[in-house]
Amino acid sequence: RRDGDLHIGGIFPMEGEGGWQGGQACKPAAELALADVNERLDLLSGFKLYIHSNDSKCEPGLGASVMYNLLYNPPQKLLLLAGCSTVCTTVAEAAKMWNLMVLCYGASSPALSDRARFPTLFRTHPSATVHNPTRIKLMQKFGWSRIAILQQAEEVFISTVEDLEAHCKKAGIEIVTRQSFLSDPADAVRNLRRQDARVIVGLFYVVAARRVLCEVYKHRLYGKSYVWFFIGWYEDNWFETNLEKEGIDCSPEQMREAAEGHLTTEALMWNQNSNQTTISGMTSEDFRTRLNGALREAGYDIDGERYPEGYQEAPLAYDAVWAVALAFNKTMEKLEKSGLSLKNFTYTNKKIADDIYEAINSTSFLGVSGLVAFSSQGDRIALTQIEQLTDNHYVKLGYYDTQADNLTWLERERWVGGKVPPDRTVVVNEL
Ligand SMILES: CC1(C)CO[C@@H](CC(=O)O)CN1
Repeated sequence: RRDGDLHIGGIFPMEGEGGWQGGQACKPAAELALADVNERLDLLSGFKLYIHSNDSKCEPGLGASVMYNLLYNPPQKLLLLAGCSTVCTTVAEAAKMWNLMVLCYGASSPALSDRARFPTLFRTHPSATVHNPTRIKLMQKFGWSRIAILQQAEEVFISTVEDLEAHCKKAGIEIVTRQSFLSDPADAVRNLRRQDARVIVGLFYVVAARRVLCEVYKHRLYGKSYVWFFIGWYEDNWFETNLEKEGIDCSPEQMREAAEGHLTTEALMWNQNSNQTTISGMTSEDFRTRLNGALREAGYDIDGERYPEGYQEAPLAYDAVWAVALAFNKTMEKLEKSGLSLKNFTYTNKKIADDIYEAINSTSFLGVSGLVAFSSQGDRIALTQIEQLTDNHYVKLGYYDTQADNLTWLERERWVGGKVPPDRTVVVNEL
């Protein structure tokens, strides 16, 4: 009989000022998964899994000190869960010294796809580069081979654009201009007009997105001759809220007019087939019901639409705990053959660490966030969703499976001018 306890560290961004405080919904989701896996008799039989959590505030320094506290205080931890990209970068870079796997449920930075720097990192949150093959697929579908890029000068967008440029080169798509700005996009937007940009990929956080949209309105870079690609994980009415507070000198009507018709891409984080039973026995909608219950108990006014940060990513945290439990289960079965168990793990035991790595690396199960599997660099393999803003609300246009190069298209797109906007000025020769 195997008996005992297995312990992992959980680093959640909860109460910080900046960055992503997604631990607010992701910690409750991870705790739901912990209860579920501990209830399963066919998993980790005889062992109970524990998560020891602390708040990183999405600050790398605090995240590092939380990690050291977890590692230097008993009981010994077998693995670390982490959230934000900045914290995950710091924790994953150090964790290899303790032979610890790091599983990130909230890190989107492309820089993390680097086995040299992060040999033990896996993430159930897809990299921001997951949008790029989808963007290329849409450009090919609509015949756009001349595009422009407008980005905020932030690390995540800089590395995403580098990946996009590589995809464009491979696909023979010309980038006529790449404009970037720190916080005021006025000059960058003006330069787009000067370069006659028509199909523009925009990469910025939501506050910068509102500033961009108002400049787009002023420079009339919208309507039947333009196509904008925005990021899809802003809140649905992002373009008409906080205008006063953020000093946007466009009215909600002007913002809506400029936003009409834009496309968005985002990684799917909730399994779309809502009546498909996942490994936990729940469908993704069952999960939503249980998560909402847990969040109400934690004091969030879910029925008043007062969602905590990280709600969108909660399935990624839930599935991360399942991935850990399944990998530990697989590792224990392997270790038993040589009379060992995970209780033999120590921070200097590379052999058992390699077994855990192998087990995570070969993960493949249907979770509430969809199929959970990792690339050789530990990146989440995910589907993307394409939407278009039509009459002030987002319409699902389709989904893209990059691995299978399969675009599911719903034929719902609508263009302001009634036809697909061209990617350049079309000169009509007089007959
Ligand atoms: C989709 C988003 C909001 C991207 O940033 C992630 C946080 C991070 O990468 O630090 C969380 N999920």
